[in-house]
Order: sequence, then C-alpha cells, then structure tokens
Amino acid sequence: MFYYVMPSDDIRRNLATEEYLMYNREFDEPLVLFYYEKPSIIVGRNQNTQEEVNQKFIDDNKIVVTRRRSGGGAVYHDLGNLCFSFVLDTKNAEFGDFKTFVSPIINALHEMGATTAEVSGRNDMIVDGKKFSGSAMFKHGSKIYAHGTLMLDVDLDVVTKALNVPADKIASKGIKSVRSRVTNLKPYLAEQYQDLDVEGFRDALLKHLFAVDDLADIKDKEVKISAAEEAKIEEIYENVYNNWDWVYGTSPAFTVQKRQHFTAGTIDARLDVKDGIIDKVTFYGDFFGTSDVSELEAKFVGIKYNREELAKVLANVELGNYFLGIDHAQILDLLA
Ligand SMILES: Nc1ncnc2c1ncn2[C@@H]1O[C@H](COP(=O)(O)OC(=O)CCCC[C@@H]2CCSS2)[C@@H](O)[C@H]1O
Repeated sequence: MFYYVMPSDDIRRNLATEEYLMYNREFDEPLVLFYYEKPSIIVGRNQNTQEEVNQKFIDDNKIVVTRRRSGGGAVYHDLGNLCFSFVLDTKNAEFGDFKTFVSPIINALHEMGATTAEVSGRNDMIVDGKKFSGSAMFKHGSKIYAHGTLMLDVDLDVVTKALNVPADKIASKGIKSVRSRVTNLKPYLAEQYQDLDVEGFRDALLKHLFAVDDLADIKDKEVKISAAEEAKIEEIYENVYNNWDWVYGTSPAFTVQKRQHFTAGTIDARLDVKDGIIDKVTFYGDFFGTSDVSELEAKFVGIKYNREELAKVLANVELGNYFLGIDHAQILDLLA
C-alpha cells in the first residue's frame, strides 16, 4: 500500500487531487489518502445543493460548498474532521464490500482505544450507537475510490446549523440525505490521543495502518506529485469543484414554496429552479401594489438561484410598486 497526505485544507483541491490520482496513476497496490479541510459542506453526486445547505448560515460563516462525484448525503467537515480514501484498481486488488475496505481503519481505531467502534448499515461507522463516519465511493472503469469521514472533534453544533434546511423550504424532486445522530471519536480514544489535533490523529492512524512506530520508516511509500501534475489538479479544481455549474447547476429540478406573514398581509412565493437557474417565479398574496406583479416575477427568470443574484435583481426594483410596506431584505429572505 502507498499513501499520500494532502497538503491543502481546501476540500475542492483535495477532491481534485483524489480524482486526478485515480484517473492518471496506475495502482499496482492500493493508495490511501488522508485529507482535512476548513469548514465545508460536501453534497452527494445526485443531491440538490440548494436543498442541503442552509444558505444564509453558509454565507454568514463563509463555509465552502462543493459537490463530490460519489453518492450519498451531504456532510459537514471542519478542521476536526479527517477524511480517508482508498484508491485502487480492481485489476490488481480485490475490492470487497464496505466492511472490508474500512476494516483497516476500524482495526486502527480499536488499537487506539475506541474498542467499540463498528461498521453499521450501508456506509456508516458508529460508536455507542452514534455515527462518527460516513463513506461513499466512485468508480471509473476498473478503478475505484472509496472515501469516508472520521469525526474526531467536529463542531457538532455547526453540523446541524449548516445542514439544517427548514422543512418547509423546498418541495424537491432530488434525493434527500438521511439525517442521523452523529458523535465525535475523541472521547473514545485512549488517553495518549486526547491532545491530538487532526494532523496528529492522521499520523497516528498512518502508523497503525502501516504498523510502524516512525513515519520516517515509510517515506518510500509516500506518493509524490510533480509541479506539472499540480497544474492539472488546479484545472480540475477550477473546472469542477470550484465551478458553480458542477456544484449547483447539476442539481435536479426543484420547486421552492415559501410563505411569509407581514404586518400588511401574507405573501406566498413559488420558484421553479432547473439546473440551478430560476425558471419561473410566482407570487400569491393579498396586498399587492399598483404595478402588475408579473413584471417583477419576470425579472428573476434566468438568474442563478442564490441570495447574491436575487439581491442584485431586487436592488434595481421599486418594491413599493408591487408590494405595499415591504422592504428588500424581507423579500430577499422570502425568496432565498
Ligand atoms: N463529517 C461527517 N461525518 C459523518 N457523518 C456526518 C458528517 N457530517 C454530517 N454527518 C451526518 O451524516 C448524514 C449524511 O449521511 P449519508 O449516509 O447520507 O451520507 C454520508 O455519510 C456521505 C459520506 C461522504 C464522505 C465523503 C468523504 C470525502 S468528501 S465527503 C448527515 O445528515 C449528518 O447527520
């Protein structure tokens, strides 16, 4: 087995590197990758990004949002979360089921004191009945990567806030992720691991996986990435993981239906969104102004469905013509 430790703390670059290595390297032996990142949400291949993220919270807290190629639900990562990934070619290595591929990780965790950590269901690892890891995989030809999370010391409060979308927000046709109760691993690890940050945890795991006391002993097992390859990884970063078309634009078509009560009355808004772009907006309500509201509805058609774009349109609108006594911020909150 070979290994590579990602130097970046940006999930978009880390996913680009993982993808690059899988497509472009030959794997006589499996490769294990480790990476971690600053606060980010990673939605699954078939998910509706707008539905999975709490956009206002994401904007306010500058949380990175991206989409991965593997399936499953949206997860939240911060600097207390470590990702692992096994990349291999099924021509050269057998790829069993989920339980088989995570077994080296489970064994290492047992050795580190989390003796009750176990595999659960289709893609979870749990301890004390609570999830600390979710996994997913992506296949291309005979090559596969199977990656997962390890919640060492994640801010659990933020997990709920960042992923929490009000139930009434969207009536979607997309695939919904399963909400489950999560926990951090740290309290379950032995005393000597209590002061570890995510890098220390990673190094400890590596030592257990390769059965060495010193990482210097496995230097020859470390994969090297050249400057020319870095440039190609940068292209994947830009074209895929940092590209709105991939992150939002590939979401399934969905409809947002929202209702807001104002002192003057109630407004309902319905937005049809296709490929991340607003297809149609309809307002219903009982206190419209003097101008035809369909004029306002038309202004939103064709823009990207996000707060920033909605705010730009609203900035040029004399709202009082359409709704009496409502300001821009209120309408923005209704729509976004
Ligand atoms: N970081 C993290 N780890 C484990 N579980 C999480 C995490 N964040 C949120 N959740 C919980 O899992 C569900 C979603 O579970 P679900 O089973 O739907 O999806 C997954 O687990 C996908 C894991 C993808 C791992 C990739 C590895 C490299 S980049 S992302 C979510 O609603 C939360 O309740």
